[in-house]
Amino acid sequence: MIVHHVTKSYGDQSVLNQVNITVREGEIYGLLGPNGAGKSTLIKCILGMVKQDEGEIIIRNCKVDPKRSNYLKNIGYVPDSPFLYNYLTPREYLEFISDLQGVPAGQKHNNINYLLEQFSLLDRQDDMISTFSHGMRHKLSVAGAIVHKPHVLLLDEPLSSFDPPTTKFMKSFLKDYASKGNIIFMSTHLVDIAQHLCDRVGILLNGSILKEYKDLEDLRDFENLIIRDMEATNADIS
Ligand SMILES: Nc1ncnc2c1ncn2[C@@H]1O[C@H](COP(=O)(O)OP(=O)(O)OP(=O)(O)O)[C@@H](O)[C@H]1O
Repeated sequence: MIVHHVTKSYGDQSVLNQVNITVREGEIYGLLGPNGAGKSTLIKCILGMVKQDEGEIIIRNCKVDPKRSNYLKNIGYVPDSPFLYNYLTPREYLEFISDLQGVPAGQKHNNINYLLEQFSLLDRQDDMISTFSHGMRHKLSVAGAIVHKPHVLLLDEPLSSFDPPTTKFMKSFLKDYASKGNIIFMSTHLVDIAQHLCDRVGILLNGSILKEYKDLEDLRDFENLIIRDMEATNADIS
């Protein structure tokens, strides 16, 4: 996946400024930045939900325009606040999403059983989603994002609502998903999550990738970078 010179402003507020990122197959890339850095905006640009002002995004030789439906087949997306249909059961929800994504009928049943089992939702398969906890809803949202086995999985602030055993499971599930040649691109503001899940981390600050880390031990620098940046910004204002 290539993010090339992506620039985005909302009105006169510049949010992304010439962002360049290349993520290889099999890689988990973390976008680490403080609140308001533009992480969700970049994910929405990759998804085509937000149109960048400049630059391009390419997944498997496909640009977000003009064939968005072809492009979207390659992508799964988990927003920070999952959108689910409360009046469906998790099985009905996954069936609905599978149909939307064009999963072949012959694969649908086994695929959904596998996901419900993997995500420990089999015993709740007949309950309404409205009765689910926040963490269970988030898990179902991840399952829904991968029913069509997308090449790129976009996760906006994953793991934030999971308890320790679910976090452990989810990390191992995502690592395994990437190891099959898929790309995982995730945003977080938590150094710990970035350190334990990602192969590479880019620091998004003031609209640009300030630094990329492969040796994730060095991520301890991140908090100092942010604090120095905020102090410099405050000094400029005063
Ligand atoms: N639709 C929009 N219209 C106007 N401004 C927006 C819109 N979406 C985001 N912004 C602004 O763009 C900036 C970046 O927001 P964004 O949600 O991308 O940041 P983020 O890094 O994901 O933040 P957080 O970690 O708090 O979720 C913020 O100042 C936000 O208010």
